[in-house]
Amino acid sequence: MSQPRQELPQQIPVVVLAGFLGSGKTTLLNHLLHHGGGTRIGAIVNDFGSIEIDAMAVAGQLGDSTVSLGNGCLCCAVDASELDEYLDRLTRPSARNGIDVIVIEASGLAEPQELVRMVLASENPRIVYGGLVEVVDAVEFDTTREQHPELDRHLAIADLVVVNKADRVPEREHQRVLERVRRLAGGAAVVPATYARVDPEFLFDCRPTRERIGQLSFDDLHRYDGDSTGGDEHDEHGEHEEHDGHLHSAYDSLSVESEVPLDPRRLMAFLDSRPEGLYRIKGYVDFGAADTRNKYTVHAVGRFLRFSPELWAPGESRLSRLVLIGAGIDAPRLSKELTACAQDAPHTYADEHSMWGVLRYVQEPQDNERL
Ligand SMILES: Nc1nc2c(ncn2[C@@H]2O[C@H](COP(=O)(O)OP(=O)(O)OP(=O)(O)O)[C@@H](O)[C@H]2O)c(=O)[nH]1
Repeated sequence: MSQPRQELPQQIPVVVLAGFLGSGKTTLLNHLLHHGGGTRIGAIVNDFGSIEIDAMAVAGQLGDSTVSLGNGCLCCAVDASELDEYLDRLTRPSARNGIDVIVIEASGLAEPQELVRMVLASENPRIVYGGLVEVVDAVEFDTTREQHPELDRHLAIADLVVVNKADRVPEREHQRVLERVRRLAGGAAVVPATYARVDPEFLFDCRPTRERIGQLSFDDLHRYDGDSTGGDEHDEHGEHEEHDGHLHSAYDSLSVESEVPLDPRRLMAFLDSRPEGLYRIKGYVDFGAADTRNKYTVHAVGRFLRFSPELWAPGESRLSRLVLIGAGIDAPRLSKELTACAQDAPHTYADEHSMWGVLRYVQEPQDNERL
């Protein structure tokens, strides 16, 4: 079945950054600004109170790309019009030339669920919700949970949890907190960090150091993988090192390429059962006869998953290419499982329900009922 879909203009992902007071949200935002390579980040900083300390902390990095909601708690706004106005400002064609991703740093008192709803409810066609990141202070974890039992709920809806301040707790204690957070966060990716130094690629696709035009190419993704040997798949055990603006910790990554279209049902079964340590999946998929017009860009951060269909360019090779990044993952097994998602009879007519599972993760501009 061919799915006639309208091509959406390239949308700017909006990532919501939440976490209780002092957990390290501004530190994370600053880290992203410094280590996102050439990625241009538009920041919406929502500081509770009249002195916009957080806005000052990130000032100078962004020029016109920072807007500050200094007049109260964003989540308490009755409607999303104020947020919409800021999103609009950051995504105007003039500002847009530069901006690849928008990060909303929530006030430490904000309800992340409300912020996510507001982003999803935004009528701005140039943005797309990019996931919820929750920063947790490992030192204050137990105390924060006592004072703010809602932390458990925040963790349950997060896509990526950064367990920060690892340097301030003994290793065993840090492991205990990590375990606890993992249980509370369900399928979310849980990443330990000191001074919020996580790989920005966990949050969004970074612009490579050399300027690129249009979509992030697979070569860009591959370059990030750090392996230039080519081949259909490879494993890499990164060291703690920094180069090309990326922070590499001890993560495993693998990439899989298939010239045979993937079966949508099999791929969804693979994605639905993806292991906890698999933080990130990106790339694009050819579903063959199930949709001959579009390729589907995949963006997954922890449990967050989004497919974006876009028309194949004339003459473009019909391929599927995926990069998976995680810690403690069984890369050869995942690679085998993904390879097994290839269609047995790619040229046969696909049954009309086969794309349903995938289409559930395509965000329509009017889609605001996700939470
Ligand atoms: N030792 C240590 N200090 C950290 C770490 N991460 C952040 N900090 C410090 O913790 C303090 C709070 O960090 P911020 O990034 O301002 O936290 P925030 O979540 O933005 O704070 P609010 O805006 O008040 O909610 C700052 O003094 C940071 O320098 C870390 O991993 N280790």
